[in-house]
Amino acid sequence: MATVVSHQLIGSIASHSPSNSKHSLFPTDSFNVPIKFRQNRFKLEATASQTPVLDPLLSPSKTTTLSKKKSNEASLILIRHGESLWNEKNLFTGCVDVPLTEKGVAEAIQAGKRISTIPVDLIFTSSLIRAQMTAMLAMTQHRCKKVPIILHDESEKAQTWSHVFSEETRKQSIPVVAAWQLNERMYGELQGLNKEETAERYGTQQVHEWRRSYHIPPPKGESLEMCAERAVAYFEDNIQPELALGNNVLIAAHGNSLRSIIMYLDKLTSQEVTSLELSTGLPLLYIFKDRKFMRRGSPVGPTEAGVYAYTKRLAQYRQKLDETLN
Ligand SMILES: O=C(O)[C@@H](CO)OP(=O)(O)O
Repeated sequence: MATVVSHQLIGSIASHSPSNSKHSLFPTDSFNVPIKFRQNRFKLEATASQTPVLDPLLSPSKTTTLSKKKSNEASLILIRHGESLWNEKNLFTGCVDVPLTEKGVAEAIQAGKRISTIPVDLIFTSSLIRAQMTAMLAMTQHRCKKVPIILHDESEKAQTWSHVFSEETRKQSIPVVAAWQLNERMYGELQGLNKEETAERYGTQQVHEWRRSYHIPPPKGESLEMCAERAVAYFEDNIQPELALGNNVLIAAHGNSLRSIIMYLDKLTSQEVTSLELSTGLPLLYIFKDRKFMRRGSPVGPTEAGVYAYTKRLAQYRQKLDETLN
């Protein structure tokens, strides 16, 4: 499939101020876990008045809290999962939980190399394995060497049983929040069907409308608009507040859930989003600053600073990584 983005987007740095959020920001604990997600698990360890942000580069013994000085800038990385076994077979996948192919694994690792010097404090994935594999494989390449850990909040027992008892170990971890709202759009009665055969049966135009129009749903499935209702709402309620706190976020999700989020970030019209295509395993970087999202393209690699504009903060982070790890 085509590389990222439509002609309208190439070279442009779209930005906008998100509408006044009705949702209050929520603080994080020393694990950088949003209080919203950690619920009872960490309730004894942080209060709303403590909003420590850890310097990701300091060793555990030197780690300090920077609670008084919040950054007004954060990076946001979006990655569509690597190739799945049903991408390979050209089948409509939707919410069917299919793993990555070997090529998809390689794409995820390559994506990780490309973002290896961009700070990540918090990871969001869908609840589907292909997105989770992608996030985990990408993070194996990150130069911060922190360990991504999936938060389990499906029951109190799951929370209790996955508790980490070492403060220092927590500091060397990155919380991973899995949310069904970031899942691929539900493809209804197309799930499991071959895309080419479906086009032959129903006509190319009809299938194109099901796949790329904003308003038209596939039979018994979600339109992009319906997918956006839950994915963008989740982004506004749970992810944007983290960015506003200065936490750097990675989202590993899907072609259509990410198209709906990019539509929101770049303020695309329902017409413009029809030509937005995302390649598997390709990371996209945004900077959230002064309540605006600025598209910074796709990082090519840790050494290619000129390919996209590093902000001062990102450049400093990279420099510290160099100093710490070289
Ligand atoms: O099958 C799917 O779930 C999606 C993504 O692979 O397909 P499409 O390319 O039609 O959005």
